[in-house]
Amino acid sequence: MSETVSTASSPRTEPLLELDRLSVRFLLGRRRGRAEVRAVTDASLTLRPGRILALVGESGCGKSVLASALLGLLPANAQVRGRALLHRDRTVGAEDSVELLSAPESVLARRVRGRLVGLVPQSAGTHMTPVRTARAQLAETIRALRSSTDAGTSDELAEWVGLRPEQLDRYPHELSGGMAQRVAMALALAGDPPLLLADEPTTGLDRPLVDRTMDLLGDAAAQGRTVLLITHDLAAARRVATDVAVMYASRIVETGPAADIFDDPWHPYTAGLLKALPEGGFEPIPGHPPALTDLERLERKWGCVFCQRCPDVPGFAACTGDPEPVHHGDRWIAAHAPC
Ligand SMILES: Nc1ncnc2c1ncn2[C@@H]1O[C@H](COP(=O)(O)OP(=O)(O)OP(=O)(O)O)[C@@H](O)[C@H]1O
Ligand code: NI
Repeated sequence: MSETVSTASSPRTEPLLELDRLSVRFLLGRRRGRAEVRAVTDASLTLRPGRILALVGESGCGKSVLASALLGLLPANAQVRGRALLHRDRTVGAEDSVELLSAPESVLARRVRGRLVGLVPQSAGTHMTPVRTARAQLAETIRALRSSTDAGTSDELAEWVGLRPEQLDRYPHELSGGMAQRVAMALALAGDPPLLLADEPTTGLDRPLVDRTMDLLGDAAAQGRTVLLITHDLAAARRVATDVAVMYASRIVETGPAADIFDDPWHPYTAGLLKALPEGGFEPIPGHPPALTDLERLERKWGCVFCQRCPDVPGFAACTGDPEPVHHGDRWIAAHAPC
């Protein structure tokens, strides 16, 4: 193994992306006193080259909104706070960083999207123009991004993602789900970005294709890229993630090295998610997450808003909770009052 690869996968490599208390609210309606959706609350995360951070949590907890915030793709009714510092190239110096949340659209469009951050979307096929072949779309993307990249030609990228060159000559409707996913990966890599955001990249794929997509993300990380993998498929995350962040009702409740979190979850919500897996006994967490419009009131009332579901997690010892966040080595767990 080369020096570069072993350094790249070390947990101590300099961060590529640092999120500091990223919050997103959506304002509903026009009048004063209007309701707010708290979609992301105080999310702090560190992502490092060569590593894959899986952001996991139930549907609607705020994962995609967090990713959209990083790309400046939130709708007009969104209010964003916090910082998301992307260090483009540590060798150039600290000033060569972009604060993604305050960057103007011109910077996001010209320098960030595609060039610094590649997006692997949820439904690969629907992100392509139906009337042009995959090759035409890939070639166009490479042309648009090339001035600042050494990314390979369409054929080289196709080969890297495991497509035969002739498969690139198909129209999107002629691609299977797995092939479309590979084209999407090639498109995301066309600008040779150091950071890949993959938002539910395996939706609709069967397990072997899920595994292959995960392995591609693993290969991208082995090349030194940083990957943020958004998924509610914990089995997929387990396959490749080096780090995990667990999100519940807009907040990150636990982060740490993947092996530690899967072996010994600290937050009762993480434990509940693992119990819902086949190997955990297929016991879903009872109840539903709270409405995101009601979080402020519930947090005042309960402290940790998972509290209402917590004692019911079958087979899970009663939550001993810690009213303060706990930081231990690379692991972190949010405060959650005993319940
Ligand atoms: N423009 C908007 N206005 C109001 N609420 C919104 C808006 N966009 C998203 N939301 C809400 O933000 C919350 C978080 O949504 P998000 O798409 O991030 O969830 P998710 O964790 O990615 O779920 P899934 O796993 O289903 O993709 C949801 O409750 C959603 O309804
Ligand atoms: Ni989502």
